[in-house]
Amino acid sequence: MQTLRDLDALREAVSAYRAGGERVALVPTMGALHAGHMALVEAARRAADRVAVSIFVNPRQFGPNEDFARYPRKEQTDSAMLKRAGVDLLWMPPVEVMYPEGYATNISVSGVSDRWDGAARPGHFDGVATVVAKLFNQVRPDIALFGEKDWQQLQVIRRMVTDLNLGIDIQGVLTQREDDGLALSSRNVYLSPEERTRAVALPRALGAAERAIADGADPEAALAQARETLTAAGFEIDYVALVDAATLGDPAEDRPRRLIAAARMGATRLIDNIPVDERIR
Ligand SMILES: Nc1ncnc2c1ncn2[C@@H]1O[C@H](COP(=O)(O)OP(=O)(O)OP(=O)(O)O)[C@@H](O)[C@H]1O
Ligand SMILES: CC(C)(CO)[C@@H](O)C(=O)[O-]
Ligand code: BAL
Repeated sequence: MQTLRDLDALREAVSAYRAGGERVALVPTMGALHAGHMALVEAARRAADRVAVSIFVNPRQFGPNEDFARYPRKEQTDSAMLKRAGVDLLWMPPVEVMYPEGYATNISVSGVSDRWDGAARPGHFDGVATVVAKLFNQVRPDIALFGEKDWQQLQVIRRMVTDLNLGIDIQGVLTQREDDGLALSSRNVYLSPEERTRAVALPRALGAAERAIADGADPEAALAQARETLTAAGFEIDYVALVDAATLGDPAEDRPRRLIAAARMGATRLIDNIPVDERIR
């Protein structure tokens, strides 16, 4: 595995793959890798000849009171995991390569970014869209893979790729979960053992609401029940909502829908989402 921190070296490595007619997949991450990230890497290996993974903790997507400074950084173990998984290239741009002095450009994807995490974390999706556009232009992959765990992020990126004609095939990968259902996340390490036990209420509340809605219950009643369950477990809720799966706007009867939630357990903000079964329609 080549570990690169310099843009010219990256371009040279990717050009060499292309000269051999190979297809390149990119898995963008912020590091502190877990089995969720490794599922993206496995899917990338199946989808392309060469796999590049980026690790960059992007300051532009964190708000002033968020956890940028304490976000887990695990360069050595991340690198060993990726090497074992057969990754070809690890791209770790220093912040001055990503945002050199004088950097002034922002990418903003309106509509799909506006609500939910976009409202709870102002500027977050501009930061994500900007850094992902830059990563795409740096690596120039054929395919890029993102987890469904960050559902709104995946839709923001799809919109950006379509709108800017980037011509990159965006693949979503199913959310990987712990045995009890909690979605894997780098931020789970912030949870105390007691908070970790209570956090299982998040996937359970979503699952129960999904079953109720799919069985014909009033969605508002199902969402209210989910909020009650989460509050009783000690969560402070940012949102629990039934949305249009692609636009993140209001759900429509004839389009795929998604249940999405974000809630704080102590100092840890967790997100999760599931598709709504269409069996009653
Ligand atoms: N449990 C998971 N299942 C599938 N994909 C995941 C999972 N967790 C993260 N990913 C995906 O991995 C990629 C990199 O995510 P990131 O490095 O932010 O990890 P994370 O665990 O989501 O961290 P965070 O705690 O910051 O949300 C994203 O595309 C994200 O959706
Ligand atoms: C896509 C991403 C790597 C951009 O910084 C980040 O938002 C993440 O890890 O999901
Ligand atoms: N997993 C998305 C990155 C973030 O929360 O900032």
